[in-house]
Amino acid sequence: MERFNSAIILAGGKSSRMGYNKELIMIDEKRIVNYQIEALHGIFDEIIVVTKNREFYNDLDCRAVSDIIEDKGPFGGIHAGLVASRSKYSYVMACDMPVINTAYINFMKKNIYQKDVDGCMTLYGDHIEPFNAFYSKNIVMDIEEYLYGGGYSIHKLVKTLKFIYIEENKARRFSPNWEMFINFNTREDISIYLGSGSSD
Ligand SMILES: Nc1nc2c(ncn2[C@@H]2O[C@H](COP(=O)(O)OP(=O)(O)OP(=O)(O)O)[C@@H](O)[C@H]2O)c(=O)[nH]1
Repeated sequence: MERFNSAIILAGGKSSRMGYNKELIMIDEKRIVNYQIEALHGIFDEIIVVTKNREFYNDLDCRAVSDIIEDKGPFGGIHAGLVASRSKYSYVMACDMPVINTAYINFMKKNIYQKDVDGCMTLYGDHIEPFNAFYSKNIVMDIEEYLYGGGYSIHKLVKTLKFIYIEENKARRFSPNWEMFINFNTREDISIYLGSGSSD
């Protein structure tokens, strides 16, 4: 049976290390977030952007929403995105990630629907990759309790839930250079990426 599938783009951060709003980062004369919305439409039915600047998205094929619980970092954005989502599972990425690997996204999607879990993430050594990951709408209340209780770390809450973890070596088959997890925190990160010429 065909399922309705949603993707969430987190775009409501402070961008303090970048020094300007990351929603405005351009690659090849195009805003990354615009590219993400277009690319994700190939595999998702709705795209939700969680932002402080909803007006940026008026002319784009997406729904823009704002944080419900503010100043809680990315988990606050994930929470608002899951509340807005019309799907059981939502794909989550950050607006500062320039690479979308649709084969890997489809691989994760297939995994979660087979196992009925709280989400799916990739391991990088012992660490988890919280973006380019799936989260279940079922965990909205868990996130709320956690954030209102003073929690902040995605890693800490997820450890207590039922997530599937994909081993690094398996993920590298899709993205040998780990480009599907690249994110830009500083202007230097962007220069390094543009200068590297590497691709998966
Ligand atoms: N909606 C929402 N998104 C957030 C929030 N904080 C961070 N994000 C997003 O989450 C992703 C990862 O953010 P970080 O790099 O950890 O933080 P940042 O605020 O973008 O940047 P710094 O201020 O330099 O830490 C980015 O896409 C941010 O836009 C938030 O409070 N709400």
